[in-house]
Amino acid sequence: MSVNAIRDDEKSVSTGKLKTLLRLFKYLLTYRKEIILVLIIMAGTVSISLINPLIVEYAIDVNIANHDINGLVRLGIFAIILNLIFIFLVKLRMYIMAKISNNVLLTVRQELYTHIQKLSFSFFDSRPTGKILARIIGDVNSLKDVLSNSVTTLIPDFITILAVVAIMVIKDYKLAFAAMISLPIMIIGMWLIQIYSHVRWQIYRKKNSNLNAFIHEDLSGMRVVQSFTAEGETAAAFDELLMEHRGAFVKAVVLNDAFGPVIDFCWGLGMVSLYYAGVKLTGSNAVQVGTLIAFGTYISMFWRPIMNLSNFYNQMVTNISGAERIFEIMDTKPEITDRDTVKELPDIKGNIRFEHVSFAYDKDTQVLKDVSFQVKAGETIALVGPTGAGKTTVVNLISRFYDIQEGNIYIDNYNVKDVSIESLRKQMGIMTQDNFLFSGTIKDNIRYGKLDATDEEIIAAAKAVNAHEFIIKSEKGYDTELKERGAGLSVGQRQLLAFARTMVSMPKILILDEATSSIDTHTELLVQQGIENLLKGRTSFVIAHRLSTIQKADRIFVIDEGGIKEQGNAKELLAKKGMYYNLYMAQFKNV
Ligand SMILES: Nc1ncnc2c1ncn2[C@@H]1O[C@H](COP(=O)(O)OP(=O)(O)OP(=O)(O)O)[C@@H](O)[C@H]1O
Repeated sequence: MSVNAIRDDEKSVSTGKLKTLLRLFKYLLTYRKEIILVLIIMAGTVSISLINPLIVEYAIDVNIANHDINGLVRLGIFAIILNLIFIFLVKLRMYIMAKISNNVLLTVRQELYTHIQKLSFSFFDSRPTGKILARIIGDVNSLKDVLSNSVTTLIPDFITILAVVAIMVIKDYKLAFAAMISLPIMIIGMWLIQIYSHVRWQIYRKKNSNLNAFIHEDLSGMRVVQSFTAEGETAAAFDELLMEHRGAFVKAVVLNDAFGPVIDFCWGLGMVSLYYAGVKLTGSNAVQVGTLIAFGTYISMFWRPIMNLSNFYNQMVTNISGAERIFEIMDTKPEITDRDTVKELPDIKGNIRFEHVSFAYDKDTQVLKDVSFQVKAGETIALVGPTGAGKTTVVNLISRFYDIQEGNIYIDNYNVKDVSIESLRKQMGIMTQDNFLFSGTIKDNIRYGKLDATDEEIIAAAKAVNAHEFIIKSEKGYDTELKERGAGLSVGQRQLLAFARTMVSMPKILILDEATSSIDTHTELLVQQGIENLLKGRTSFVIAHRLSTIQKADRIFVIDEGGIKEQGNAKELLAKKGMYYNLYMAQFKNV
């Protein structure tokens, strides 16, 4: 998957506007009953608005022409009641539609989020988080108007146009023709505008995404920004992105604004040609004045829905790129998936075997080359080696966060590709240096390791890793609320909580990736004992740059240049005076 940087525009997706629109409208099908109700309501409102000109026509040509005042008053009362019903129906329709479109947005957002959670690490490696956020929030929001107007505008206005055309043609086909003469100009004009408009709105959404990504990264790294006093530089970069964003918006909006004048022009032209034809025909007594006035109303009734439809069309062109971006993610297949024939991995002992494993994140750079090793259940393996050697990669492959290109990985003789990902990862406990804590209570965060853990299990886990002491000293003990990412706790305390979270999950295979590197010496003593409790009875992989932390490991693998260069326990490797010895001496010569 190619990598997209913050300032690089994402690639445009071209699935076809109609296809995207139909896919979006499919979500509305769940609300068939409500939509039918809305359409019935709208049929009522459309009928009332169609009757109004007839009332006026009747009043002029019959009541007023015959001086029938009583008839005129009765007609007036009838018109008032009819229009009160009209107002009520319009409000009811708006309420139902708002409910439907909000529910659809909720469903789209849920589906998108659930799908994103299933995507592989490679997906997240390939794009900034802010750009993913832009799709879940901004792009989904942009669909709101398209959805609600699709029912309230598309269908009823279309029906209104057909009905008005039918009435006009029946009443007087010559006047009808004159009223609609400018229609082809409008259709061609709008079609031309939308071609460019769609591209411009696509660019705008991408610029919006870039801006989001920048803000997200900048806020996440605010401590670094401030400590390097780089506020000026980031503000300048932000301004630049902001200008690009604004420029893209202005360019897109300018084209959108062209829609209105095209319609106005065509409407005006229709009006002129109607009256011109009308005057000619009334002169020849071929048409009555009332009919001509009614036609004047019908022409508005004909062009107003066209105006609405063109606004909807405009809105659709504006926002369809949001839908395209959402569906693009929904159509992204997770690279790591369960095969059709997968089995559940039963409770494992924890034996691990790598057989001629080769792996590359991307085609050009091979990270592991033909790596083979075996680890017995309960063994503690330390992985050491220069930075970038591939230690984290080895442990990522055990949890199948990436798929290997060659070779096989077995856990208790089960190939990791033959078992379900969930059953595999459930038996793993992974701790990294960045132990992400969520907002919520301390208890919630520990329970994340095992969602059905009882309070007793949580406390036992915290005690086992020496986290209990500091927790009960916190303001509300286990119920203390944590801030985002555990801000407000010391680094050591965060690590202890993460240990407790892993402990409660009782994993058979434990991975500690630089998990203790940021702990101070005092906390390290506390944690060391916790770790030993954690390691007991489990197969463990410990990655540590500080060699003092891995002296008790059963075996140490020295990883370099894509393979295991040395292995053995600390004593054996020191005696060998090879790579490990050199690493060790480099670390301890100044101690
Ligand atoms: N997500 C990724 N996409 C592409 N390349 C990656 C990715 N993660 C790591 N690499 C590359 O793979 C190589 C091995 O990385 P890895 O993280 O396994 O090293 P490491 O030995 O754990 O390093 P360190 O000790 O610094 O944590 C490095 O060259 C790194 O640049």
